[in-house]
Amino acid sequence: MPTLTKPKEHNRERPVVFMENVSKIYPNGKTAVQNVSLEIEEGEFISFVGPSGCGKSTIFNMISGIIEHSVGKLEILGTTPTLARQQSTDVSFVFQEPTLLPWRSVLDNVMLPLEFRNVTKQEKLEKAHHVLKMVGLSEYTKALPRELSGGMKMRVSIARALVSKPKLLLMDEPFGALDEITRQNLQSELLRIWETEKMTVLFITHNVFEAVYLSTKIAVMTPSPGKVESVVEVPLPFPRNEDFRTSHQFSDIAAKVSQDLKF
Ligand SMILES: Nc1ncnc2c1ncn2[C@@H]1O[C@H](COP(=O)(O)OP(=O)(O)OP(=O)(O)O)[C@@H](O)[C@H]1O
Repeated sequence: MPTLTKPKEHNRERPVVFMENVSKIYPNGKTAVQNVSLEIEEGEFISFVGPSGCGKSTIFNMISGIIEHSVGKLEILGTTPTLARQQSTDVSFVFQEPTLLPWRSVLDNVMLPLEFRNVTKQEKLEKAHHVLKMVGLSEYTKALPRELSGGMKMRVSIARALVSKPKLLLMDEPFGALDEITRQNLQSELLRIWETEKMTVLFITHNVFEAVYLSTKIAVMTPSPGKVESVVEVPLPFPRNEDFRTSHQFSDIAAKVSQDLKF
């Protein structure tokens, strides 16, 4: 049974994500995910790689409390996914589509998650400006989404997810719609932010190279029914520069992941 547990000395009391023999059977009888057991520790960057339909989004939706798991035990930050979602801003999302409100400025889009929180206007502004600086968009606070490129919209979406300082960030193919150069730039920026913010990131991608570049570990998923086939470690230090993408270690790990995907 693959787990994502770090070596003993890094173990904390509670993993950020704890899944024990979790399955999801949809009301139509479809078993989308079967017997997944994962322990994800604080500060990990875990990618989920697998073909269409292997249950990646189902796992994310269970973790975020959007849908309930059918069987097994699932805890997020020591509580149920539903409570984690309802009672805190500890879990944030980024999707493939930036889903910005077109009539709101960049700044107002980023402040959205703070809208119904007990935060003063001044604090909201400070937090939003802070995260917009992190993603390199300080100059664009007043712009409307239609005035931005695809990469810039994704940066806004990332800033919006970061503004509540989440402990767990779920990213569902965030760079899938971007061109290769923008994608690589955003990957590097995401790693820089992950290193400074020290949050846990779960990242869905179809791209093996993206997974190797970004991750501490890769959960390789296979379909029918969806399960975690293996967990491939990427035991290489951060920061990872561009040379890493052309190194032998990089291609060896990518080859291992590709092999496991064919199971
Ligand atoms: N609401 C639902 N009811 C019934 N079956 C569903 C439902 N949602 C997803 N499925 C099925 O569950 C399986 C896993 O779907 P899921 O969307 O989790 O896969 P995925 O790996 O995220 O796919 P993709 O990479 O295409 O987004 C698929 O066979 C899908 O058809």
